[in-house]
Amino acid sequence: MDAIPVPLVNATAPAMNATISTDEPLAFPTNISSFIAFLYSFSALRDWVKLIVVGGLFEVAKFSIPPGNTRDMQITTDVPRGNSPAVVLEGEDENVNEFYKSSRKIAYLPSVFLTYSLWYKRRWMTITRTQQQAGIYGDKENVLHISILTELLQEARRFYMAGQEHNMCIYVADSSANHWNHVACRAKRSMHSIVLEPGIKDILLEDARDFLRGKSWYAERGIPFRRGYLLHGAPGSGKTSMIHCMAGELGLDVYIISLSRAGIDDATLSELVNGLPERCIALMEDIDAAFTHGVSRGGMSDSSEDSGKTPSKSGEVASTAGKLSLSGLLNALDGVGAQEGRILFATTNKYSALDPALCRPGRMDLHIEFKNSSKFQARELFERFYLPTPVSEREEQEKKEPCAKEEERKGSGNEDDSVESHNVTKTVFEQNAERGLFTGVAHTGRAPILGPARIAELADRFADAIPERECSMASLQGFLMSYKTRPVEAAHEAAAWVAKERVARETEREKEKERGKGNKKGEEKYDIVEENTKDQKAAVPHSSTPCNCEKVPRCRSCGGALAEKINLPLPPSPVSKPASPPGLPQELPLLNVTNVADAFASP
Ligand SMILES: Nc1ncnc2c1ncn2[C@@H]1O[C@H](COP(=O)(O)OP(=O)(O)OP(=O)(O)O)[C@@H](O)[C@H]1O
Repeated sequence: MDAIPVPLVNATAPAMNATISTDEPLAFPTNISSFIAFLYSFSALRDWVKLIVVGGLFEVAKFSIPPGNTRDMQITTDVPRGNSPAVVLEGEDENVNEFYKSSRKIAYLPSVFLTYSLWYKRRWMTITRTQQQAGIYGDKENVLHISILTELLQEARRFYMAGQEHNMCIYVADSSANHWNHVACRAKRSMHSIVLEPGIKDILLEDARDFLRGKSWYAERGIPFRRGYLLHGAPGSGKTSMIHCMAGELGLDVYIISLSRAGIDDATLSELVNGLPERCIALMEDIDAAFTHGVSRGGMSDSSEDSGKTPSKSGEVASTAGKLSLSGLLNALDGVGAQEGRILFATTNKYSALDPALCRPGRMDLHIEFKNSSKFQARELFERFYLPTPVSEREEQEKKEPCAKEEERKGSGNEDDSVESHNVTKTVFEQNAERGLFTGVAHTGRAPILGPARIAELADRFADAIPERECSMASLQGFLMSYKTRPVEAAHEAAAWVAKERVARETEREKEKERGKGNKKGEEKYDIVEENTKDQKAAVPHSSTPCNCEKVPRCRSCGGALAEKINLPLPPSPVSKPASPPGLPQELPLLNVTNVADAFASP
């Protein structure tokens, strides 16, 4: 057969120009083998063929070889709030530090009806999310089909938790529906920033840690795995701040339940408590607020009075639809649905108004009294507020001004500069304040350079001026804030400030008397003022409120001598509480932190 001449290949053609000879015309192959040999003579084509074969094999292997150790798992989520189904990884991650274990979930949300393919740690996986009609009401159910690696989720959780290590998150009950809304994540507050009598913080923290470690201890004894702390005492003494610090230290999120919230009733509360995650802090602030007229087991609630209902034989007040009753609260706290592993913190300024049933161990295991500031606390607060200038900065300053040594500045020098610069600011401020442009204190100027010894000296002077247990910590903080960069002035002015506060308090007392005279039901009205202060209190920031150190209603910074004023019964003595939590052997003493702290504090 004659060879059919083929056209010469262009030597400059990009793909096949490397080894093709142009000397002799190539004969076209007449059979398959010679055709292959013919093609194979093109070296670049050889490389292409290899590439296609290897790629093909790889693709086939990908679909035919199941990845080792991979399990198919189906995770179903309910129709989510805000349409965000969360994939929940069951069980704890053992690699997470005990105190950073948390109830936070990992949410993974692929698009609907798309299949995602990915390699993870040399393993192949696919994820598909579908939506199915479920239930007679046509609710949509999200289904995730995951060729899963548990490790991936665990690693994702570790990654997430590492990011959250310095934060704590706050959830509040949704005002319309009975579920929890995430409101914010905040940087953890350092325990160091809370100033209490020696020992109190340690006892509280150690007790909570011990509780969290003791799941099996509770299970073995059949005791509900819950712990309750009741923080009571003067307003602005650090109860809420302490709880936030505890949450940070324990790595737990805070779930705030406002019992005075409009619309909260027994059923809602029960649902909210049941919806708490396993490891969390539930916070009920101003727990007395829900029971303004002292609902008790032996008495009648307002609602029952209104509706003419009588207490049951057991003394429990029947739950009234649409309202929260004491029995509803107690049931929510220790009913079967009440979440295991949760820590309850309740706060109140009216300890005496609480029903003993609510305070008993098992519900509120530790009662801790927060008092107005002691001299010790005032000194500590001052020292933590005005930190000494770092050594390096002091040295640098001394190099620049060799004569301006710290000792030489005492009583003059930098001190005077500081006062002067602030006087200028104050003058400008005062001028504007007179024109009604703003109120408060503006901060400008640089803090003086002071070492630890000088700060300690000023702190002593400040503490000397603060009377024992008369001012709230919040009011002291407010005072120091107005001297933010002027520690020397703060120490010098403290005594005058206290005197001024006493006068203001006296004036307020006179006014109250006048109001009382004009109102036959003075005491009753007084009571209502306090009872309604939940919202009013929230509207009055601590730092901007004058101290009026001695318990004035509406003054958030002050302790409440209201108990005396409205002749409430004296707070139940801690020793009158049951001696041991139910189920615990009687010989286990109930720890009374107030007493322990007093013991610590006494010289
Ligand atoms: N013991 C304290 N140590 C440090 N700061 C404190 C202390 N007590 C109060 N403060 C400061 O005062 C402010 C108010 O404190 P906090 O809200 O914790 O008081 P509270 O006892 O919960 O008040 P209330 O009973 O009115 O809710 C916070 O800014 C806090 O920093």
